[in-house]
Amino acid sequence: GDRARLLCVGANGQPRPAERPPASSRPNRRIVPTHRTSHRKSYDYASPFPLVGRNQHQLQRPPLAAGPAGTRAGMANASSISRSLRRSLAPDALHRLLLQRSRAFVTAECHRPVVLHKRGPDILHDPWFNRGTAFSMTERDRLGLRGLLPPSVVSSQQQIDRFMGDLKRLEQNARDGPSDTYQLAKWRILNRLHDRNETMYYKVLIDNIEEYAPIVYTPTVGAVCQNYSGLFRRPRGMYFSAEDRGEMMSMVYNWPADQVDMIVVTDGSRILGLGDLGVQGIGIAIGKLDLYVAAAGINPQRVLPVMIDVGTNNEKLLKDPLYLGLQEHRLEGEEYVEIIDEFMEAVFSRWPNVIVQFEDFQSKWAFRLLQRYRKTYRMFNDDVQGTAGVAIAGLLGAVRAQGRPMIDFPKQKIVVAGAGSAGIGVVNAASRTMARMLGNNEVAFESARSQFWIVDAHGLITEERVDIDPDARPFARRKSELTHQGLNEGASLIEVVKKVKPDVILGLSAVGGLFSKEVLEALKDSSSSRPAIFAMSNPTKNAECTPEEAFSIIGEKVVFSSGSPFDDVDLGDGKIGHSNQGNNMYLFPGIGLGTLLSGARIVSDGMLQAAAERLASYMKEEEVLQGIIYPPTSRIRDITKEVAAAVVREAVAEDLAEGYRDMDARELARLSEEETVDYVKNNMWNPVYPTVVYKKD
Ligand SMILES: NC(=O)c1ccc[n+]([C@@H]2O[C@H](COP(=O)([O-])OP(=O)(O)OC[C@H]3O[C@@H](n4cnc5c(N)ncnc54)[C@H](O)[C@@H]3O)[C@@H](O)[C@H]2O)c1
Ligand SMILES: O=C(O)C[C@H](O)C(=O)O
Ligand SMILES: [Mg+2]
Repeated sequence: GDRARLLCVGANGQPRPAERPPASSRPNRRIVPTHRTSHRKSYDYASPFPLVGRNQHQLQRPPLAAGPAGTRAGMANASSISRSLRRSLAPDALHRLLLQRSRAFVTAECHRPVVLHKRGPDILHDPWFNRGTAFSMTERDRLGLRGLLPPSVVSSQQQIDRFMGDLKRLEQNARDGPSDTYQLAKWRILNRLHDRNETMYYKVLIDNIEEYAPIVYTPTVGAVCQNYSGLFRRPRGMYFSAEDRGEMMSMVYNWPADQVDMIVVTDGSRILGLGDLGVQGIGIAIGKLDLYVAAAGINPQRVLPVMIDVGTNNEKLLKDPLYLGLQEHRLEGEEYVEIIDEFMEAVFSRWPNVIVQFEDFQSKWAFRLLQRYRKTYRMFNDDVQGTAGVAIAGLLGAVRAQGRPMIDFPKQKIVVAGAGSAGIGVVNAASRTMARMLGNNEVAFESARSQFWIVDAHGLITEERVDIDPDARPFARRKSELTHQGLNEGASLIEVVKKVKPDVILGLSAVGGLFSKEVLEALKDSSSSRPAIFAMSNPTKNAECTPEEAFSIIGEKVVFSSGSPFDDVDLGDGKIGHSNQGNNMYLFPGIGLGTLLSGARIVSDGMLQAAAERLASYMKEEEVLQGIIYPPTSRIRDITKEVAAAVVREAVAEDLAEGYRDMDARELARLSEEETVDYVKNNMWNPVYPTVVYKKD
């Protein structure tokens, strides 16, 4: 009972979390006193009275067993010490005996298991039995919880420390700046709604996407990941860790849904521009899937955020006692690849039609894993491929904003700051687009390549770079070009902008403020009538520059876009400097939905290209001429529908479509463009309460 529970003290003097909450906190619980001693009241949970309330069918005590003191039957006798024994004992001895027996009762009471007729997530969502991260590994295995919690097992005291730390952080945030406080506070409120009522959560999100995308997605999701161990209340998604090697094939069955359409997986190694956040990176997978539901209408019961925890190289997290992930350095090499292989085999064996989006893996793995899986699994890498498509659409928009036709794109000079998964992904895809426009032959490729200058942490990348990253090599500036341009290996960004006079500077460097006053001043000499700036790094503080800086230094002609949202800039005289959001959120939901609804076995380059082209053509001439090159977030559901339809049609054209539900490949091929859009629209989930009925088993 409640007394018994409070008296359960573990060896370390900490209260041991009991199997059951205090009886007094259970609604409508009928309690039957069974024993009365002078100093203790105990209750029989095995009473014949039915439990009332929602746990009625799920809670059952094991039957009483006959046995010695310490077992249930032994305890029942504990207070019934025979009259003769009572008489034969001195009062002190009798007192000691009674104490000893009742202690045995309490201990047994604490150890006595509660039989639950539920497993896995149902336990985690039951506040009476949930222990969260304090479930031991054996309990996790016994109760089907493996993978449903972050890998670290913590004590109940650590749970309290974490909660208190988080509570205090709120006070700290209030001191440090109000905007921060509000964004995390809003996230908490929305997150609690997400835990209570998914339909309502998504209705709020869809109806107010412009207001809340910045909370569930970038930039706030970055702060959420940074503070995840403190914000953690309930797990969401699945956690596969290095400790789960050999178990993943069975672990996937701990997930309650028989059908999963979309998985977003991260290993937490490069979360936005915030670096290695280890297990805390699960927040980004959750945020991306929120957009899958809100923008693409993927059924929220069929999404699965996944964290693969192979350790972290973040020294702060390695030392943090409240960190919820594995506190060891990241696995590397073959060991790492084997874990990802095992994960892919496991999820595709349970859900053969699932689509896996790789998110925020550090560049070296982003490229390698993409090459490894893209021809065999339905997967894509959002940072490499989604970002590339969004950038191409924006770059084409920037050409149109100059009043020139898209076909002039191959003439644009583009300086890219950042040679990671995103930067190289963009240069690869954008140069291919140029090459296609130029005839798709070797000369075209060479000409396209020469339109790009890549600057990374060591400056301009040239053929002379020692230990050059193989992914960047094709775009290293040639020696002959350097002398001609007056540039050297490692030249600074300012120097490059001054000498090249580019039409576009595009930042995917994760360095906030990299497009400094000097860089922007240099861009004033751009050979373009409307130079374009893409400050694409996330979250907000990592943006290479702000729209205020861009418009105030370069003037109203500049075309500006950023990865995280900024407000438009008032230029005076009724003029507005448009701040576009150039974020892969305009493509990944449509790529995923189009792949799902076409039943394409892989995500081909052509499908990605079709998605990018649809986004580019979505913007109307008059919008583009005003410098509006991406749609507002409020139109994200509409643009996603269009992108998905373009992906379906391309999958059909490439003969990759195998159909979805009743719509087989042949039927898909028969759909007109308009009908394809309708087909997509009709398959998007809407946040409406379903009719629910009860049927006895
Ligand atoms: N807007 C979007 O849709 C979008 C999509 C993907 C990634 N991103 C952002 O792009 C950023 C980079 O992502 P990534 O995966 O490529 O990361 P990454 O860490 O792999 O790459 C960062 C690159 O920036 C370079 N860099 C560092 N300092 C520099 C400097 N001073 N000057 C020039 N280059 C410098 C590094 O050398 C490296 O090549 C992140 O902030 C991420 O949030 C944005
Ligand atoms: O997550 C985003 O907002 C975009 C992109 O995937 C990133 O990694 O920054
Ligand atoms: Mg990303």
